[in-house]
Amino acid sequence: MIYTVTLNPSIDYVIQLPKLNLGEVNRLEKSYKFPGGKGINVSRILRELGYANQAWGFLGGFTGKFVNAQLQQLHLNANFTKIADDTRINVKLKADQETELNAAGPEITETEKQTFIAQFDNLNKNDVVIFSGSVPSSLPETFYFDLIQKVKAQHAEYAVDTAGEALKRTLPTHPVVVKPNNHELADLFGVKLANLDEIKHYGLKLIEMGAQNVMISMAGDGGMLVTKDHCYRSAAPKGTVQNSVGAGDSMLAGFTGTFDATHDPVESFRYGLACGSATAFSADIATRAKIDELLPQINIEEF
Ligand SMILES: Nc1ncnc2c1ncn2[C@@H]1O[C@H](COP(=O)(O)OP(=O)(O)O)[C@@H](O)[C@H]1O
Ligand SMILES: O=P(O)(O)OC[C@H]1O[C@](O)(COP(=O)(O)O)[C@@H](O)[C@@H]1O
Repeated sequence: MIYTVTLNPSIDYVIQLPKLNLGEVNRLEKSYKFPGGKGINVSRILRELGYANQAWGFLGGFTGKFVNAQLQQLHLNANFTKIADDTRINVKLKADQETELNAAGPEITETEKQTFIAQFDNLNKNDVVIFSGSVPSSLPETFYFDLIQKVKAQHAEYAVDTAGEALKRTLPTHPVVVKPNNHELADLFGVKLANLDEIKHYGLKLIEMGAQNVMISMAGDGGMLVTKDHCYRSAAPKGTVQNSVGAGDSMLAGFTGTFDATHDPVESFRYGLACGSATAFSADIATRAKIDELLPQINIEEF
């Protein structure tokens, strides 16, 4: 079974207007509310691909109720720990540019934290845990690292999609895959990445630091997969971008679900790329039909 962990879910409030005028009253053209948070998006794609999974994390307050109801409507298998505080609202602004405003997240009490941690005692060696997204500011920065010790104690596998120190700390524990985007990779080393050779160089550094596979997403420029012995690269298929929120999560879901089933890194990368672009070309998270349409257009080359 695959478990996704979203410590900091959200309502993604997507608002659309032709142009944002700061300091003035702006009227929205359209607005939507989606259940958000990286692990939730991963679970939605895993479900589309037919991989059994359960979504874990913290949900609470009126916003948490909305997210829970939406997950039920989507028939997502979820087992979130109930918290007293409100789940956050993230604003995704689509005007002449895409701007994201992600909140810090709710207060999580010690009892709520312990209830959540107890779930990890029931994992077994056939399970995979996907840790995705930010850690709410009320939890320690070491939280992912601490949870990984629990996963390792049960001999289960795990993947990590987070940034900065939280990501760095998990690398020596040998996650099966990490998925920084090219900007997060650059920030991690305090550098600017000007070309694919430099991206490969820093991807290999993450391998040296302990990751088993490093999948670097590059939005409209496709992606790169760095393993111990190989590096693969693919451009993105052509299409009309509708909403790239969740593209990275979709990519991680495609890779991890396929890798768990096949242990084939290239096939997993192919699914990752198709899922990422399929979501970018959809208003919401991609459907299986959109993913299947893009799969034949993915061309992976050794780099
Ligand atoms: N504009 C786009 N056109 C085509 N594919 C895209 C686009 N944006 C994202 N993708 C696909 O989705 C993957 C993940 O997107 P990206 O934006 O890099 O991730 P993140 O959301 O984590 O920053 C990309 O590597 C690419 O394969
Ligand atoms: O936990 P973070 O890093 O604040 O990110 C949360 C946001 O990421 C998303 O999961 C989208 O992630 P990606 O666009 O990176 O795939 C949104 O649904 C959510 O608002």
